[in-house]
Amino acid sequence: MESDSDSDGSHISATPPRGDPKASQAHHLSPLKKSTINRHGISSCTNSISRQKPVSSRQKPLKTKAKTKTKAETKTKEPDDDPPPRVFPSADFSTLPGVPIQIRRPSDRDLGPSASNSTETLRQGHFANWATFSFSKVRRVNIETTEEDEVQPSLSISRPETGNNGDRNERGESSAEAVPLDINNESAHLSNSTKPLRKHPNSIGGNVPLPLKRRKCGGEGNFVRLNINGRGRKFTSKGGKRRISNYSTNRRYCSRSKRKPRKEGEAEVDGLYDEGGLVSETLRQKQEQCKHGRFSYELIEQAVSDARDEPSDENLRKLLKLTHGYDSFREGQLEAIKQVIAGQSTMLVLPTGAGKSLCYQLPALILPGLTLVVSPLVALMVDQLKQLPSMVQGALLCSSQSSEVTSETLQQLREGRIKVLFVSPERFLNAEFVSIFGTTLLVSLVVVDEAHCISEWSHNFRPSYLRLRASLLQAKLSVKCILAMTATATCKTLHAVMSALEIPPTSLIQTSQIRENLQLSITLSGNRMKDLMMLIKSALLAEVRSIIIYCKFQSETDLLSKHLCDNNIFAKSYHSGISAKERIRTQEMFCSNKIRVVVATVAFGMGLDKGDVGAVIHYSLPESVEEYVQEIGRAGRDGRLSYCHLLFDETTYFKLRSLLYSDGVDEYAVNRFLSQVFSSNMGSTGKVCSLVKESASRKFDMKEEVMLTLLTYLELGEVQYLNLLPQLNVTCTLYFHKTSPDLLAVKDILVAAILKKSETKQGYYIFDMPTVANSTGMTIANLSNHLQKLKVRKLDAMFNAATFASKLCPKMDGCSGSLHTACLQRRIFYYFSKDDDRSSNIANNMGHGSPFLRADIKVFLQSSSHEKFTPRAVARIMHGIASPAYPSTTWSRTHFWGRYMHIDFPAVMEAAKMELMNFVGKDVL
Ligand SMILES: Nc1ncnc2c1ncn2[C@@H]1O[C@H](COP(=O)(O)OP(=O)(O)OP(=O)(O)O)[C@@H](O)[C@H]1O
Repeated sequence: MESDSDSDGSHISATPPRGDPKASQAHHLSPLKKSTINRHGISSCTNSISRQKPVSSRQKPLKTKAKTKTKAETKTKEPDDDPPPRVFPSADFSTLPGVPIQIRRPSDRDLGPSASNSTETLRQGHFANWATFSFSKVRRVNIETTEEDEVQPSLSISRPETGNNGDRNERGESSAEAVPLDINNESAHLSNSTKPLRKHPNSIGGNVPLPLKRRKCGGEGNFVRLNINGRGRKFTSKGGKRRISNYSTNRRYCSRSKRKPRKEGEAEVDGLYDEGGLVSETLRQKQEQCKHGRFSYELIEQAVSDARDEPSDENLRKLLKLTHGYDSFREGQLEAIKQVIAGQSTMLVLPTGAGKSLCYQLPALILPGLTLVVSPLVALMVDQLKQLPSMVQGALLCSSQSSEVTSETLQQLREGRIKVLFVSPERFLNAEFVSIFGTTLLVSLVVVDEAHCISEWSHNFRPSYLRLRASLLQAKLSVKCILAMTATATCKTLHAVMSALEIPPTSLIQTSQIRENLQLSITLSGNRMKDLMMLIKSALLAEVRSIIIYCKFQSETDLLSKHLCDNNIFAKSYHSGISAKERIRTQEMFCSNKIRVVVATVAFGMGLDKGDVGAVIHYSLPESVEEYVQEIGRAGRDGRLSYCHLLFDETTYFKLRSLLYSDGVDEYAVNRFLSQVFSSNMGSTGKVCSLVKESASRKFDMKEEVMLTLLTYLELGEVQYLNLLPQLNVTCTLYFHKTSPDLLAVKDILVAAILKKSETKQGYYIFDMPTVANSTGMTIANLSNHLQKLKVRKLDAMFNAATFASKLCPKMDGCSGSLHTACLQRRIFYYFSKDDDRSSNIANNMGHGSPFLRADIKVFLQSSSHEKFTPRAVARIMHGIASPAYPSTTWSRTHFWGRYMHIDFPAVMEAAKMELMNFVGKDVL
């Protein structure tokens, strides 16, 4: 999704105008509520399911109309082998559902630790990077369905927190840049096949058969290959996802902090953004500032203490000068800061670039506890993190971080070493995260950035923002003070936000939406291309060095930029169809004035802090006034006179209207979706269930965001019907070598359950993780761990037996010296009588990490940049193991060959994966 605010602080400007100064003119909707239409997720929900009580079988079906703007993105991830299973990334999954949403029916209403932990652990573990939503049913609902309301029991929704930018491709689909959905085609097919609604009394309960066929297949073996979610096996950063590992700003009060040796995760940070250079450079500059003592920490500490004791204008101004170097506050800032320090929840509406961040940065220094900033996009978090003053220790948590980095950040958090933490709203689904606050950690302030996302009436509604209600925040974080910030909000939106966050009307601070240094002009154009060229070549813009041209369609941006280049105006296009690497490059070139014009869709501009953009030209009508205000706000952030010209024509207007109308969801589709969610096949209360997003999206002809919105309402409405769980990918494939699976099943209850619950296809066993977890009573995390362990269990058993004999044997029953007949016989007996677990706890000496591993892998990848690697291929080379594509004759020549044999193979794979992800845009298999 796009960011929405990026206007500016008109009010400042000691700088002379670029042109002639004279020229300067400058409710919470329950899932089942009565109807009203907005343009996002759910427009109206007229239906008959009571919010107060579960609906009885006699009640009418759900009726819901919905519209949406999808901002979705999927993540893919390669999995991993037993007697053992091995990751098998190349099965044919064409007929399988892809990434799932999970559903769980818990017995309690809260996020069950097991549920959340399980999914979180999985995400951070071997199968990291898979994205799913999960939820659990709390109560039963009866709604109507049709007989064809059957889908695979898994569906997943992309993570909205990363880079989906909301622009439109040639078909007019709003972004969903990384989601390989062909909704148009599929929906056409589906709508043809839909039958008239047939009423079933109590149909939720049992009309939806599982379509999974169980075919038995003779296993071949003693070796099992395992693949989780085969569809996503391609390990790539294509599609514009930015993967963030971790970075935190400098230690608080750097002069005092010891420079800790960089850990792997920290190295990753720089690596990641070094490609774009957007963040690391800033962080480095801050480190330099600290090193050279530009800040006087004693003075700052004194000023902080003074402001804490007496938050007067003077004390706050003094602190501002010391921490930020500014002489005065901008309009609205001081008032907002004072309110927040006083513990008063505040709604702050300032234009883009007006300095909203300062309104939590200063309080963060003064307030005793943590300042938690909730932000809709990772890219925004990155931007805000880099803007934190050096003396404020900040960090971010996002799902694309490795488990190592996440754990480290959580640890720092527990220890109170982080002052400002940036998270996505989805983070509140994570029980481990939430549990930190229940105990010792004090949260002084929650900042809801881009707060308009809470409202269905805003231009950027985000379902996960519904989680940000005062009551929930208070219950989970015990926080008293909330600061909601936005640049663009209508009255209706403001009302919705303030009531959700329980901010009293008296605590609204709002300034004008448009800065005075922006000169606005409009042309109704019969030939936009011609008019645009005239405008750019006009005297008015001749001197303007940096120009942004906004288009509605990706193809337009490519066409225009080419045309401009043909006319000797150096321009580049920017939209979500372009690789992330290329987009970062374009932004960099623009910021360093190497290109004059960026021709972009709405995807461009979020977090752009280029002060001297002299003109913003709209080549098409923006989809809302909010969008217009936000986009023109990217001009003249330096306070100088800047030009904003809108070219519009009726044809585009009509086309956009059609697209927006077509971007809705029918009540019938919502009804079918809910029927599926509440079908008995989705498991009973307390069980995790899953829905595969791609197939459900096609089946219900519904965009992922709409499905997520519905699920969120079902959780957060007045009646809680389910618990959403963190995202998880659940489809898993096993292949058995040598030993018959049935024989293995006798030894292992998990294998037995898998055989029962799998669909077999050409010898592969394909199953849904939650289904197997539910049937065995395991958590998904345990299931995942168990599957991984199966891979090396036999080897480990042999190692354990040998280690026990050589090191631990009490030398009884004839064992002495190196003679261990008796103890080995006993071990072998236990092993074959299935009780081999007793020796499984013997620690081996495999290392799990090395400070140089990531750096070496990085160097290796750079030195072999012409090759395509998988994490496993890199790990093999690091372990000195040849494979058909990487024979030892060639690859043993690299000095990295076998260098990390002592480090556990999965740990090397994980490190390789992280480094490969840094090759954004590179096609990594
Ligand atoms: N009092 C001030 N005096 C001078 N500059 C300031 C002041 N407050 C903030 N700024 C600067 O203004 C710029 C914009 O600030 P900031 O990014 O916080 O704006 P914002 O309102 O959050 O914008 P956006 O909506 O784009 O996120 C930053 O470079 C910041 O350092």
